[in-house]
Amino acid sequence: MAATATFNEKVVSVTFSDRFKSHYNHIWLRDNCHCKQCYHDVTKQRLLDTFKIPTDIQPSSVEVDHVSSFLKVVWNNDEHLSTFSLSWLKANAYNPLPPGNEDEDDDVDYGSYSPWNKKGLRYFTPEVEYDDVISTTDGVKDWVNKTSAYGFCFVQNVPVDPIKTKELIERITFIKPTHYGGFWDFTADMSKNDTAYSNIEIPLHTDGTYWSEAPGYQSFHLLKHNGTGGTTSLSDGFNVAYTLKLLNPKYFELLSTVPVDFHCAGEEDVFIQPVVSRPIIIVDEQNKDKVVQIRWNNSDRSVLKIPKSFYQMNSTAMNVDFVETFYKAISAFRELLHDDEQEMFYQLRPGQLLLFDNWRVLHSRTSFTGERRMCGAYYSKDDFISRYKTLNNKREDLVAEL
Ligand SMILES: C[N+](C)(C)CCCC[C@H](N)C(=O)O
Ligand SMILES: O=C(O)CCC(=O)C(=O)O
Repeated sequence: MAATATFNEKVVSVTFSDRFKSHYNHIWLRDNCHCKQCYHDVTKQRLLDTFKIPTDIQPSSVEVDHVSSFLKVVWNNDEHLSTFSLSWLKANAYNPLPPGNEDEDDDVDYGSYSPWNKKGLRYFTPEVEYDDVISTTDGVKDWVNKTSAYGFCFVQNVPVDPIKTKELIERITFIKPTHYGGFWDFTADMSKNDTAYSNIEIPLHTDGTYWSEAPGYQSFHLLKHNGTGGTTSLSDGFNVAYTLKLLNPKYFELLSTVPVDFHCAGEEDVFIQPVVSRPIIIVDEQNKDKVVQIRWNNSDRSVLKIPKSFYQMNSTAMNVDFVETFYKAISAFRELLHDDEQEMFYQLRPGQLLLFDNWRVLHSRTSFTGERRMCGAYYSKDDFISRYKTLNNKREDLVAEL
């Protein structure tokens, strides 16, 4: 069956060759005109002034060109011609959504998530070789894809040199600067008044819980250690959150809805708290079954206040209950993170860089003796995902559906 199009006062209705039929509001179609006059072909930005479109705009004609597979619409106010490819129309159909796309979830596609616990990683370590990454784009792609899937990946046989390490990190994308610096190179000298710059134990945590947007990724390269301890552990926070949801849905609900503050205030001229408080387990607003970020650092957690939307003005007992349940919930979460079946221990060595997803995988370090020097950097989430997408797709396919 060939595609057809009709229109009424409100919508253009397109029936595709597979009989799928969708309706498009006139103003929506006019606003999304991708002709050279309305849309910058190179920058992929809108040139059209949306607010000059008459709100009651209508087509004077619609027609499907079967040779080019385009819908042609001529508008009644100025005879402007808009053309839309049928594949673009189908990909962007919203009323109804195309078959198989009803949950709208495939939009944020940056790699298949492979949950892990200790069993899953018993015979397998996500890793790549320095030489491959430094000299080939396929090597970078392999590194990015493994990091996306497992939430962490080692690079083996890295020169034990901070300059070469920075170069390696920058193979993926830009370094995200913070008050710790861009590329950091640190020892236990308390230069930043944070426990990371001491030799005491740091339990499983994500970094930057106190920023409005925590760093998406973090890398570590141990340059030197002449002493004992300083063991790293990793735990898949997404796997733990989903496990908590199964074992205790009430705690999951609490941790994914109660906003919790964290702070960074060790230095003279630093005082950071997020603009908007957010929960410890952040779920996708459109799909509450999907965990998108873990914010957890018990050392940096601020004083608990009952958020307004949870506070019971007329019930002291309910407020008592709230605090009691909150402490039980974080305790259950912490227990699962450190569970024997879940937490993986690694003794980092010079020559080995660890990159991990700081929104998903929590890290820890045991206390240590001796001199220990570590370098590394942060990336923002969006820069990494952009690199993932451009490495794994053809640019023309990515921009085709914009
Ligand atoms: C990684 N680097 C050493 C630069 C900073 C570490 C900061 C750790 C901190 N308590 C936090 O959660 O942010
Ligand atoms: O020193 C380490 O091994 C890690 C320190 C740490 O947890 C951090 O910098 O966030």
